[in-house]
Amino acid sequence: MNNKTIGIVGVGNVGSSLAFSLALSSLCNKILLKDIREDYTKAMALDISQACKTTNNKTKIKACIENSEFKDCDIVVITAGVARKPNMSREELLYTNEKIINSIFDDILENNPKAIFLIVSNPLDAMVYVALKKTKLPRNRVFGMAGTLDSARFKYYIDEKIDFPYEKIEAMVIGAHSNTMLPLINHAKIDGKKIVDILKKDDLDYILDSTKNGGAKVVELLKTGSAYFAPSYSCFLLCKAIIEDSKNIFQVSTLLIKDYGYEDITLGVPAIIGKNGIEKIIELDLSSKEKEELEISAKTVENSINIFKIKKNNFKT
Ligand SMILES: NC(=O)C1=CN([C@@H]2O[C@H](COP(=O)(O)OP(=O)(O)OC[C@H]3O[C@@H](n4cnc5c(N)ncnc54)[C@H](O)[C@@H]3O)[C@@H](O)[C@H]2O)C=CC1
Ligand SMILES: O=C([O-])CC(=O)C(=O)O
Repeated sequence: MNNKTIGIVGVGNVGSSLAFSLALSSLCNKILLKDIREDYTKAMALDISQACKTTNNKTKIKACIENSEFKDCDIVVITAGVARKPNMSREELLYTNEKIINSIFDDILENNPKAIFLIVSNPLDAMVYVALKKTKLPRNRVFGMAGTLDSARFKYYIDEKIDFPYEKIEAMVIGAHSNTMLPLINHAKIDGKKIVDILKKDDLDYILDSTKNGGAKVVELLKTGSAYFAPSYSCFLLCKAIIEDSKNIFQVSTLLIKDYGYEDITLGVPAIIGKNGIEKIIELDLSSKEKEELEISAKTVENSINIFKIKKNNFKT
């Protein structure tokens, strides 16, 4: 096993499922857990540690009560915050989760000087922006998980509409992690063939609509919170890509600095992920219609970011 430490702040549904996947995979040597619910966090650490012993797995899982215990992480995944309930948008979590993200960095930044920070809390793109401004770290070390999840949902809904055996679906979602996200339907392929040439318009519309509302569908059924297995496994894959320096492509929410023609805004785009976090942002060749849709998506994030800028006037660079 390697000598890597992964910290998770927020050990609720997403955080604890991530800890469980990480522990059983032996991807890292140590997992540090931190949450305001202290006994709950201790319970998670115990339960997951005991799950490891069913397979003689050596991963150490520790509940950190003092800030000083949560230290020297290679990766910190932040899943702390409030999750939405039925009939809420992710944007409604903005004020509450912004305060939580800022206070977490007050507690953990100093003791984790080399960490790559993976943000999960919603509204995702705005929270990545908050984290970047708070930490003042370069964009390769602070980015957000959502596109991997949205792209998996896109593939799921494409699969629902295919009634022939196939080997591989390629499908990608970019833009904001909101209902203005942009599933790139014209780029999606089944066994190398474009789905727009295979499926009927009604099916394509269904796939687009279901993908954009993929998170809301789970919220509506769960009633008490939001999805966590697909989100946590998407985080797991990003951690794995960083630790193994895979240089594979994932869609992540990152700060755009002239990329795609945007400046100082966080949005989901494809990127190469490796040991330094984001190694390179990939510029896709988008049609003019896709660019228009990306602009609508960017406006959602811009509205959230502007609320902070007006409210606090503290994001001047
Ligand atoms: N980016 C994405 O694709 C996804 C984002 N999410 C978001 O992730 C967040 C977490 O979701 P769940 O795990 O389902 O929620 P949850 O409610 O199960 O867990 C949240 C945890 O954060 C903890 N917490 C709150 N304030 C804290 C603080 N200051 N320090 C440490 N811990 C704190 C809570 O005690 C709780 O254990 C939500 O904001 C949700 O919207 C969820 C799924 C996908
Ligand atoms: O829907 C939510 O609020 C949680 C989330 O971001 C997702 O599952 O995509």
